[in-house]
Amino acid sequence: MPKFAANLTLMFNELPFLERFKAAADAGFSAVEYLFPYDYPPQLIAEKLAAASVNQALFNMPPGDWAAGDRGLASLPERSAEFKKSLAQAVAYASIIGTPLLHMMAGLAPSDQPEAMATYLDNLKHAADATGAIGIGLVIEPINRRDMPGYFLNDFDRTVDLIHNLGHPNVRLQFDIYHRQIMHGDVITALRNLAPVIGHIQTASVPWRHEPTTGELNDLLIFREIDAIGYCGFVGCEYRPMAKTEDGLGWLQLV
Ligand SMILES: O=C(O)[C@@H](O)C(=O)CO
Ligand SMILES: [Mg+2]
Repeated sequence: MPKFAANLTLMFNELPFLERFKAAADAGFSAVEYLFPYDYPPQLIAEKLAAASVNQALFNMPPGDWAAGDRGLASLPERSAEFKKSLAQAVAYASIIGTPLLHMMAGLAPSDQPEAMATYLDNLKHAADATGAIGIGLVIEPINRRDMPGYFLNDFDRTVDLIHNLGHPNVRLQFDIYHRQIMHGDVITALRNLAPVIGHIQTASVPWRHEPTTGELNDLLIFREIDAIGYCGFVGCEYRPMAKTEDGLGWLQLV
């Protein structure tokens, strides 16, 4: 059975963010992830993790101005200086919170634009060096165009080619089953083929992004496959509960 991490950005929304750590632990999760910790002092988050005795699985680098529509900065040539500051902030938070992985969001830019690609590769290498220097892995995630129109990384094969071409030992793939199914399908074969490059996995039902086992995929078979490929990391539960979070956790008993 895979080890599951509660995604505290989407789950336990009945509670204020800082109370979600204990709620996840009480519900049986041994780890948590979330998009962004930057509204809170990192020491406070480290305290919440310790008090709840849960592991930190992953969080994202700052994405720019999310409310204004930013979805990362890494592919935006005119925002390189801001990207470097965001990397420094992520590294500072990661050093205090303690996380095995950071996710670097790419931003909204045409994926076939040479300038955007050159900027992205430069920033990716820079971020991989900086996170590697403190023992933290860097992951990048293809995201489907329906949820995030215009996102730079919008194709699994291209993302994997990019990781191979970069050849940096600290950059791996964030395989979000929900995005994979919407973009390409063929989830189990992709898990098998991409196992050597996968750094993190996330799950949600398709197409509604609710609890696993409530959508079009055979999630239980997929979880068995995750074990079969020898994946040892956490599987982030990046889903929007259909109702109260605890009331929807029955799927965990089926795994
Ligand atoms: O799948 C997603 O949307 C997330 O994993 C993320 O990091 C960006 O929203
Ligand atoms: Mg995801």
